[in-house]
Amino acid sequence: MKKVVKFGGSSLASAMQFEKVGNIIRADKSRKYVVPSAPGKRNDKDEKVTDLLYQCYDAAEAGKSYKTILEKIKERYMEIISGLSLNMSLDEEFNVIEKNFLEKAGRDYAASRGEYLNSLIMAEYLGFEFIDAAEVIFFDEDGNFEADLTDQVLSERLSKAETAVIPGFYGSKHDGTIKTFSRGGSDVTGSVVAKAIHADMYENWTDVSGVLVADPRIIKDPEVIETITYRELRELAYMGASVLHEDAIFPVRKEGIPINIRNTNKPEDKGTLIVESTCRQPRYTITGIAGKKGFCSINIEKAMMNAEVGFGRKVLEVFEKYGISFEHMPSGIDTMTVFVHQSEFEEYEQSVIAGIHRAVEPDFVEMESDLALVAVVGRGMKATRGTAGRIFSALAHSRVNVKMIDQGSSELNIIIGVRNSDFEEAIKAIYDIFITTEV
Ligand SMILES: Nc1ncnc2c1ncn2[C@@H]1O[C@H](COP(=O)(O)OP(=O)(O)O)[C@@H](O)[C@H]1O
Ligand SMILES: N[C@@H](CC(=O)OP(=O)(O)O)C(=O)O
Repeated sequence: MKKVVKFGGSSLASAMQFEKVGNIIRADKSRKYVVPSAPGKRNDKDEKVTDLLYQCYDAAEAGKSYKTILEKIKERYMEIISGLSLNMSLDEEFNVIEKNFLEKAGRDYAASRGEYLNSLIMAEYLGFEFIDAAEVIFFDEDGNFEADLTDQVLSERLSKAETAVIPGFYGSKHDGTIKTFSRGGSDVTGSVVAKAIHADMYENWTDVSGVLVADPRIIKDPEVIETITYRELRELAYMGASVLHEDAIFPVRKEGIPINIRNTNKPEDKGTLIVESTCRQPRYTITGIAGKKGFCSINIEKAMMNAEVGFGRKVLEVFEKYGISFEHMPSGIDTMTVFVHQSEFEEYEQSVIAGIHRAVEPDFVEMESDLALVAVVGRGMKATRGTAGRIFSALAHSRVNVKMIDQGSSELNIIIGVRNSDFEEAIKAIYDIFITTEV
């Protein structure tokens, strides 16, 4: 039995957290390969080391004083080392980092040092081998992750290591420069390592007891989802449930390796199991709710639009010309509505509208901004009648005005458009009707 265990920043924010992590790893001999993140926040007001590293690099690059920030970063690691009573020093490492900062090794290099240093400490603490991610995780010249090459090199390298610590978040390009995944990318490293060793399980340890039915910043103490499919999770992750990086799903899914989201502060909790498919009936009709604010809708009306071949394509081509991706596109007989990210759209608003007029000569174009999208996701919805009806009556009851509904053809999700200002209320209403009051 082989497990890959990834620990997020909050799980490694202090010496005390490291001790919890040590206990978790020692409690199960199959936890052989460890992927640490950089130290995260110790409390709400604290800063993540990754953010401090970005700040430090930006200051050094702009020729400003960066020493105070670098000292702050050093202190974070010193506190962990002394708290664990380890006999090691990172002084030499910090000299190299500072020198490279000044020689402009790059912003990604700077950010990656958070995981690099934390992994050196973790390897020392556990007595595991340290394997630098720069030697086993690769990106091409354009910065795209090279999955096949990485898999080949990583599996060969790990076959020679009984136990190992591999820093999360970064790898290298062929010229040796460091490249990171996007923020939260240690989840991706964990997944890639799990694939390479054909792990039986990828455990992703964080500060919540699994994937929650809704964002805990909106719903107090939401229920934990026991089992969720990759597809359901992808829908939720895309719509803002931020517990796992979106790209972390693909490598393990290909190999059929389940992911177990666990809580470092409550290791006795079973967490959430993420699987390809399951015959387990979900506890509730819906599996989860997620959403995002900051959308804009463009409603286009034209009599007999439905008979005009290529109408939709011509409209979408206008958005494409300005590099704007569309999120949803519900349509009626004489209307179609395109939902886009407000931040992407604002700059080109007038050009897009003019383009639509030229392309399809509509009768009417109307826009609305400050909208939010809420996704209600669940494999159980297909088999249950009246789900949409329950959602709308709950929203009406809470006086939330529904601007749009879009049911995906897979019947795995229902997307609802509401005003930004109604976003939290909408999520609460849906949570209440399906979770609090469902038995
Ligand atoms: N549906 C959800 N389920 C669980 N956590 C969620 C959800 N939506 C948002 N979150 C947030 O995601 C956080 C965990 O992700 P992250 O901060 O990346 O952790 P880590 O530092 O361990 O990688 C939780 O603390 C929680 O606030
Ligand atoms: N430290 C990086 C990568 C990462 O995955 O961190 P975490 O596991 O704390 O989300 C970041 O902050 O983006």
